[in-house]
Amino acid sequence: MYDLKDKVVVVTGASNGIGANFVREILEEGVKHVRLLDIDKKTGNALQDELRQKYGKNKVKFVKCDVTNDEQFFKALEDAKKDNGYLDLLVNNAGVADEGNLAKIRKLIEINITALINGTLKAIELMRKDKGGRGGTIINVSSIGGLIQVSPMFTYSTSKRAVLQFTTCVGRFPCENTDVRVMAVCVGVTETAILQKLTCFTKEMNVEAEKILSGHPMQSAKSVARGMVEMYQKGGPASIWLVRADRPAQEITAELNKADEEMEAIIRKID
Ligand SMILES: NC(=O)c1ccc[n+]([C@@H]2O[C@H](COP(=O)([O-])OP(=O)(O)OC[C@H]3O[C@@H](n4cnc5c(N)ncnc54)[C@H](O)[C@@H]3O)[C@@H](O)[C@H]2O)c1
Ligand SMILES: CCCCC/C=C\C=C\[C@H](O)C/C=C\C/C=C\CCCC(=O)O
Repeated sequence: MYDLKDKVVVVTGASNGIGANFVREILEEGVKHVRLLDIDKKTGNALQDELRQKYGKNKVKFVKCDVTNDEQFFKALEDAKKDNGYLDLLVNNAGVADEGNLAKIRKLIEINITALINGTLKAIELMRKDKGGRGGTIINVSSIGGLIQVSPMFTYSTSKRAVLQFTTCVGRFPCENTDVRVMAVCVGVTETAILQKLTCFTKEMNVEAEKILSGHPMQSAKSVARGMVEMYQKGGPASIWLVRADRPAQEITAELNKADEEMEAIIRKID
């Protein structure tokens, strides 16, 4: 069982929604320091000030950081380690669901996939035991939309499937020397601003997306944050977790591995 007490944590997309709720949960768990990265400076600073009142000045720091800017993102990770001696946990949570035109699709891919991969690789470098770190954990935020095919949100769904594939592949790579766990969480529909901001590629797709969404249970961001604490405590390398409908986190690694084996069997059969 892993313990969050005295850990140094970086959370991306921490100003709002699931990220902000996760920050609140882990402060209650006794982390040493949490660094909030986001492009939303106003809300991030307000959250920092509120949390400093409650937990003390050194516990929380907001840094304006666009995760698609490698220079900014890597510096923020390096600074978190430099200022606190080590880095224990990175949560790649920043994400968007806005795919209304080609430029937005490109941006979505940069935020949801490229930055998440780059951040993971940089954090492994800073955490790895065989290079002066003390091991650590990376939690990548995926979605139920990465498990199922959400046609009207084809880029979002693709991006969240990519998060799962990347996490499984990189997380399975032997980590004896690094002592870094990489895991992912598939989040069900959750009441946050992303739902208001989402746009699909066509109006028809928007209508279809609304229909799909309205037929599914909506959970609170606090439930997701709680579930992410549970997966931090219990998860193994490359483990995949599901948090939906306000239920406790449920590990689904075995089910996904079984689906993978079935896919391999199909390929062998065709050979
Ligand atoms: N809300 C849901 O239904 C739901 C379901 C499944 C997965 N998710 C995932 O959860 C994560 C958090 O989303 P949320 O629901 O809390 O939405 P949100 O919009 O409330 O929060 C997302 C945060 O990411 C930040 N962000 C966006 N682009 C950024 C960038 N380039 N650099 C740094 N920060 C950036 C935003 O400013 C915002 O604070 C996302 O990855 C999302 O895909 C959400
Ligand atoms: C179909 C449109 C979904 C729009 C969602 C917008 C933002 C983020 C959403 C989440 O990541 C969820 C993504 C897809 C939801 C699709 C099906 C919901 C199934 C939910 C459930 O069974 O719990």
